[in-house]
Amino acid sequence: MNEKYLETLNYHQRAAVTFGDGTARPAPPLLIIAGAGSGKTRTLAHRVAHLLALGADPRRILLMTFSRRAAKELKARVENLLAGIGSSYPVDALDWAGTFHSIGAKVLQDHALAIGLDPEFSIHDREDSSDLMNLVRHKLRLSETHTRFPSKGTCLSIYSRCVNSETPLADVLQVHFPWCATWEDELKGLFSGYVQAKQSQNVLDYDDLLLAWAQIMEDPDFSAFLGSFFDHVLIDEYQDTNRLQARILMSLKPDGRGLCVVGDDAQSIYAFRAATVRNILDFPDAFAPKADVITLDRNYRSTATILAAANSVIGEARDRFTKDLWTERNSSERPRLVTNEDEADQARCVVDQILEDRERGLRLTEQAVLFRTSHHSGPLEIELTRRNVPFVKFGGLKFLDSAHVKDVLNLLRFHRNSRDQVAGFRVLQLLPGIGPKSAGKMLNQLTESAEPHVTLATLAPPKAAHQDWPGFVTLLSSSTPWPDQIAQVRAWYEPRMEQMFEDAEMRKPDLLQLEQISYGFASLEDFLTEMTLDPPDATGGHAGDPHKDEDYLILSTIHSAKGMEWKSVHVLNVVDGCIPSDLATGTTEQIEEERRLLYVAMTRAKDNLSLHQPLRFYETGQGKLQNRHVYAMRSRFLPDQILGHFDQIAPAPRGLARITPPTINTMDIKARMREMWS
Ligand SMILES: Nc1ncnc2c1ncn2[C@@H]1O[C@H](COP(=O)(O)OP(=O)(O)OP(=O)(O)O)[C@@H](O)[C@H]1O
Repeated sequence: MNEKYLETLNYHQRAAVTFGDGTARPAPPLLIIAGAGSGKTRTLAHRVAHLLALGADPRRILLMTFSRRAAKELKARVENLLAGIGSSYPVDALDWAGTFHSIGAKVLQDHALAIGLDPEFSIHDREDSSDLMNLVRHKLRLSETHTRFPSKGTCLSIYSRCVNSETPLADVLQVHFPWCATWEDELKGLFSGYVQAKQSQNVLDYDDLLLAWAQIMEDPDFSAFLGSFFDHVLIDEYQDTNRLQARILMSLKPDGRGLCVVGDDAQSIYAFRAATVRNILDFPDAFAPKADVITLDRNYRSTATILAAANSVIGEARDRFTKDLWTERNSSERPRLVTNEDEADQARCVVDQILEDRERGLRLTEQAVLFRTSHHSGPLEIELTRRNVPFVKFGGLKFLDSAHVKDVLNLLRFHRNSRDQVAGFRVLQLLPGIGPKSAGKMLNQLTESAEPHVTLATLAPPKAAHQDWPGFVTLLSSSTPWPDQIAQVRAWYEPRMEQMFEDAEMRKPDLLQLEQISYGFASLEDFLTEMTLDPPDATGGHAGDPHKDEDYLILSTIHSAKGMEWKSVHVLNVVDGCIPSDLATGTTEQIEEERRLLYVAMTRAKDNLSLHQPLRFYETGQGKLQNRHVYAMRSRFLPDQILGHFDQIAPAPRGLARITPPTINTMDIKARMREMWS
């Protein structure tokens, strides 16, 4: 066999890729601990390619990644590797590659009838789920209680955490939401109402995709059937899976044969979504004999100085597998720790440096600015816009969050499942004269009907909607085949959009883009599932359309920067209150996760890394007089003893120049004050 593709791997990577008995037969369980930049993606892609080269059946490989982007990238890499050895393996047949949630949706869709689900079920994203939670909350009159009942978002977070961490409500409240603990009984009632509402509307939420999957896996016949369907199960980013996901995996491959998980405990950053680093730490002991562990600790990405600084930050963490990373990429340039006066000064300083680097030949796409929370980039976005620097932001408002795109998707969803009250509530109100009250009434009639599509045509809308109603009913009962449906919905929606939004013209290209995206999907069902589970998440900045200008800067939350790398990286607001976020300093676990976040940010950099520390933040209060400056401390993750790894830079304080006092002749102020009264 031509194994040329193995030549580019180092010793440990090769051991991970070829682990097994040299055939395509399922190998014993394997954990690959892959430090940042150690070639995790490369190793995983090579392992899949290697298995295929040995004769594994691609349709019997289950490959689960953290994002759709990662699954696509892996498939492309496998294809390249195989092409490199002149193989014509049908990579397309790797159709069980996707996120945990999308694979869950597929399993549930394939077996819906057998498990008592209507196969036409809709999938709700987080926003839809919190809307439905809110509807139930109102129905149960919990919003009317004297003391403030938790908001819809908090209720959903509590619910989600109970489900994903498989923890009783009382414990979740005590540990994570102590301020809601007095509402335990009401929350129980709310969650029970929420589950009933989902079931009567034929809706599954994001968490249900895992929960229902885990529940059917409890049937020994089903889990044996599904387990035998796959010879190889490979999981990427295992450090960010939750207990439910681990349970699914263990019931899929109880003896671990064919199971290979890859991850880095030092990069576990999703505990706030109930991911648990214990999954990866406990993996070897879950099997008898224990799973093999192969560690990749050679970093190919960053210079030695960047790595030394990152190692020093993570060095303080407790409980971890990964040894310190090492590299052969030497550099005399240390990472920079830049002190700025305030956020505006930080923004100016970052843009100055970025433009200077561009002059030196570093394209904007090779540079990134990372931050803990989406709103931290506000002042920077203003500065970039002012200075005409194009940028794309990841992790902020998603394309699909914009009202017009949501309207179109909900029209499609309601067309598919007219029991879906959240979709119905939104689209009915697109018609003149239909407000929340009449929409609610009409939806109740639909939910109670055995044939909602037929009932829809018989409903009596308010008078103002009479003219538009027949067209609406025709649209929703149309049997136009996919993907022409989306063009039909757009044609119906656009005239309404023109009435609703002043900037309708600017919004039209988004709908066209959505239509274009839809052409890549075989069915409406597949399209809606993917758009809900893994929506495209870049928004163009105001500073020009980055698609027209090929070179643009990347702005990203640290979470969304997972798995990425750039030559130069700036990290904003490395101060206490931002990293660690002041919302996450309750428990040691939370603080540890924040430390790992900073580590993830730092290890994205190949050649240059700058951490920025503004001294002051401007806080806006409720009244004018409450606006004030607060002073920030350097992040606790950069204690004095590790500062030696950084070049500390305090740039010329421009702001101060404005307030530097003029030289004045010596004056005896005290004497003059006394003189006033003498
Ligand atoms: N054996 C190798 N030889 C040369 N370069 C390598 C090798 N393995 C990995 N690299 C390079 O190292 C960089 C990091 O690789 P990759 O993106 O696969 O890392 P990763 O482990 O997934 O990173 P992270 O977990 O930090 O996101 C890439 O630029 C990749 O090309």
